[in-house]
Amino acid sequence: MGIDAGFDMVPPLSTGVVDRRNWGQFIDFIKEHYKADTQVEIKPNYINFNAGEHPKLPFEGHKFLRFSSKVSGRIAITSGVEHYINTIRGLAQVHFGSRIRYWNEGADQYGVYDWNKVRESIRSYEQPDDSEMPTTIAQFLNGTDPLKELKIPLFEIKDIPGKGKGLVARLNISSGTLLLCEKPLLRIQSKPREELEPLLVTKLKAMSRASQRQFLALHNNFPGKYPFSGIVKTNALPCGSGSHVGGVYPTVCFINHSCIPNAHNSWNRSEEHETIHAIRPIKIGEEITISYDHGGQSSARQEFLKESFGFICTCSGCTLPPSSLRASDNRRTQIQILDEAIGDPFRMMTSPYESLWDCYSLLRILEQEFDSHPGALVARLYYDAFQICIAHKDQARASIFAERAYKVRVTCEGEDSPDTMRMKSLAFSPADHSSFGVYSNKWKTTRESLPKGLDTVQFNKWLFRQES
Ligand SMILES: C[S@@+](CC[C@H](N)C(=O)[O-])C[C@H]1O[C@@H](n2cnc3c(N)ncnc32)[C@H](O)[C@@H]1O
Repeated sequence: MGIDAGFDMVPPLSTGVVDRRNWGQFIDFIKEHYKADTQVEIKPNYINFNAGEHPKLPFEGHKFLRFSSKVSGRIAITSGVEHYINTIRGLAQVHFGSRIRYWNEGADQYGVYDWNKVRESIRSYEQPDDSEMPTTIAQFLNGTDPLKELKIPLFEIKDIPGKGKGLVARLNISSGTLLLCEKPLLRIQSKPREELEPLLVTKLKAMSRASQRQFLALHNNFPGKYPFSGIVKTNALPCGSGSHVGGVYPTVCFINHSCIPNAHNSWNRSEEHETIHAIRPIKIGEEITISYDHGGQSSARQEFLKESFGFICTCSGCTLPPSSLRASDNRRTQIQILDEAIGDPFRMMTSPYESLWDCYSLLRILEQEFDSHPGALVARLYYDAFQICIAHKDQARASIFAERAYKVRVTCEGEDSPDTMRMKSLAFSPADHSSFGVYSNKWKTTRESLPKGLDTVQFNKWLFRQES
């Protein structure tokens, strides 16, 4: 008879955009992880593990119910199937959390699904579904299929009370959707306005008529002696975090600011374009917003926006009732304090447990402040946690943190962003980071030393070293 063990996906994934994308990322991760393993075969429609009873992972995630095999008996033991099950289960938990249910008949644990249903699902791996073109608008509105196949514009430019024009969603949009990707009309180094103006005149003369018209159609909060630099000051977005070069765009520059944005703007330095991705689900009719500021309490944000862009912010975060605004300001202060503490290299070296604990606290506060969708701030936080771990040679946790940073970056910036790609490569090879072991060996682990049999809460406790 033998003993079976494995894990189930409960509930099964849907055919919706988000589940498909998550499963696609998971499959890419597995392919990369096992690319040098001769027991792992990539078939046209699934990955086959030539161990035990040859468990499989399909490319269509909604078909997947179970990954399992007999783990007793000579073949199972010599082929190392249990090791595959444990490793893949750990990686699946990172992607799908508590949806992954581990079971082992040796410990009197059993899978959720009936074996007949499981066998039927595995048979269906061979037959890819027909491409599912939705037949009703309702399906699009529910976000069940890739919107880009339809070529329906995701937004329109409309008047927004009190803010001039802005972008408004024409459909329900899921988190991670690329809303816009644009090359700048012009790029220019930040300078005093009197120096900027003649440079802009030269640049404008060199532009096509159509581009000139697009530039001149943009809003100007600083009219007067230097009209062109007024347009730049109102609209330019830095080409990369902290850059002194700003880009001006024909459509991106119609996106208004919010201190609790639903989209993220990112300069892709390889492609030299700006991308805008939804960082939370956006409802039909909702305004699409990005953040122009660097955070901080509401008064500091207002001052920065007035000084840098010439407006008083009326976003939902700044117009909260007084008691909610005070609570938000307190969280923002905490965010700044924790951010500074985490970035302190001496503390990272001498008190890494405390630094990692601060990462965990910051994660919780960011989730509260940004309604569970803190966007790229969390990618930075995971990268900080990565650096703490790798500086003390903990490759197992560093790899998980890099993978989490990678997943957030995919949502905020897309797969082709250089920062996303760097996180992906660090997830596979954390020891390639220049800080590997620079502080100590005291947390030394290998990338494979992941704990077994933990649920999501226990896994996070292990990850942030909060077990004791
Ligand atoms: C880059 S433009 C955005 C598009 C602009 N609304 C338009 O009509 O062209 C920035 C300007 O939009 C307005 N704006 C953007 N976000 C705002 C906000 N949160 N509150 C008030 N006004 C805002 C301000 O006038 C700001 O200077």
